[in-house]
Amino acid sequence: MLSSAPMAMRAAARRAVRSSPSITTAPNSNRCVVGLNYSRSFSSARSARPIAHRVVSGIASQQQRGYAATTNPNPPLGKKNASNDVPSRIGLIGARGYTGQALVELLNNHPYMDLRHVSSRELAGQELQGYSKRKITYENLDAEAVLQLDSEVDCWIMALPNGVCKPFVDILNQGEKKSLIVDLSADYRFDDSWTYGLPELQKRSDICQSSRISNPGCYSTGSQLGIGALLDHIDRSKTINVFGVSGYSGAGTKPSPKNDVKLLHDNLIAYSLTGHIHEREVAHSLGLGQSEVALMPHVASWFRGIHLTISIPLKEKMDSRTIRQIYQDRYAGEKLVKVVGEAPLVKDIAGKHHVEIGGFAVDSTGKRVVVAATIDNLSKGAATQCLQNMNLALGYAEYEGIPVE
Ligand SMILES: NC(=O)C1=CN([C@@H]2O[C@H](COP(=O)(O)OP(=O)(O)OC[C@H]3O[C@@H](n4cnc5c(N)ncnc54)[C@H](OP(=O)(O)O)[C@@H]3O)[C@@H](O)[C@H]2O)C=CC1
Ligand SMILES: CC(=O)N[C@@H](CCC(=O)OP(=O)(O)O)C(=O)O
Repeated sequence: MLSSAPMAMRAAARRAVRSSPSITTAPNSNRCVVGLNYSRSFSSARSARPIAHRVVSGIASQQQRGYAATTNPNPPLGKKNASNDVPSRIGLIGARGYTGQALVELLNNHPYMDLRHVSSRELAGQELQGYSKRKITYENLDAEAVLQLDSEVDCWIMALPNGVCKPFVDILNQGEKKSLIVDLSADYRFDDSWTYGLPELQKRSDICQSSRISNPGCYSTGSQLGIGALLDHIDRSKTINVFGVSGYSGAGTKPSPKNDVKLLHDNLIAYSLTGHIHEREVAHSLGLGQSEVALMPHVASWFRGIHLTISIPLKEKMDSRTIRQIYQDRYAGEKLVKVVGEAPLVKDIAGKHHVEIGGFAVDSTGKRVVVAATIDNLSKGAATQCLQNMNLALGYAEYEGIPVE
């Protein structure tokens, strides 16, 4: 059983970390230590800044240094930045689904996450399996019920299909309390009053100070990490092509052709070949124009893991070695991004928590590079990234509870 902190201590800790009354006025609180000082500023301008601007500014210093960047401009926040040692009470809405299940497993192994409520309409009344810290029974929680429970919860995770969580968010926004919300769906990824939680490419201090975090999509996380390191070298007049193949857990538990195991046997299904939401998300979040990124998604017969083959046009001639070095420098110290030589294999990434990037094949003109990236859609593509964001926003060490290799 998870031993919770005494009530008075818990209340004091929460008073110290939650201060802002309304989401519209920028949800900054003092949950994590940024740099050497506790971040106590309340800056609506910072979290209202467009996502694209934040990404570009995070990478700009690399351009000033040219190819030979030696440090990551946006390094991870180490253990010394952790400011909270009080357990946080978690509510998980959409707990029956694939990402919900992946989160239960991670929360079970986290020293400070104290899962209190799990919601599923289908499993209501049944006991949650795979969580050993306390006995929890699935509940069917609607938005009203979530508001009633809000005083007992520090962080709500929304693991619901796209278009479903608005009533939950709206009602929590009306409440007095400012619990953290992390949403795994695509619903708030283009909303500038939310913080887009891709820690390796966004300002980590923004995530630390936010109480509304939209968790990036799976293809989108892999693609952005696969492209983001080269942003200064891209020929912006041409298109970046991303060929992606996902395991069928990416399509969720609701039966569809994309998770029909029979149909997928010895098969590959192309879908949303233009205009997938992650195509827009990658372009928007990297500060690129809509026509600069083309994502071609497919689904295959394996369960978890995505392979991405990314063709990037270059504005100057470059060689493979230099490009690989740029990736290594950009992601130096990142425990959830591994830069390798060969194109990584999707079968090696299933169940892992990082993204792997390799290949770096340059064509005969020297002005096009093909990069391959793999990501577990349920881990760094969803649940692991959610936990990474929760750690930052709740004041724990960024990788706490994440099995890093
Ligand atoms: N699967 C993946 O690889 C990834 C998914 N995501 C995103 O994460 C979110 C969850 O995905 P995933 O876990 O795969 O989805 P699933 O289909 O596996 O699970 C959806 C969950 O939401 C609940 N649910 C479904 N409809 C409703 C509704 N109308 N009202 C309340 N609860 C509902 C379901 O439980 P019940 O029906 O019992 O209530 C279930 O727990 C989605 O937005 C998805 O786009 C993001 C990255 C990767
Ligand atoms: C195989 C498959 O269907 N994959 C999903 C990706 C899931 C995801 O991350 O989508 P969100 O942006 O909605 O979170 C899809 O292409 O929609």
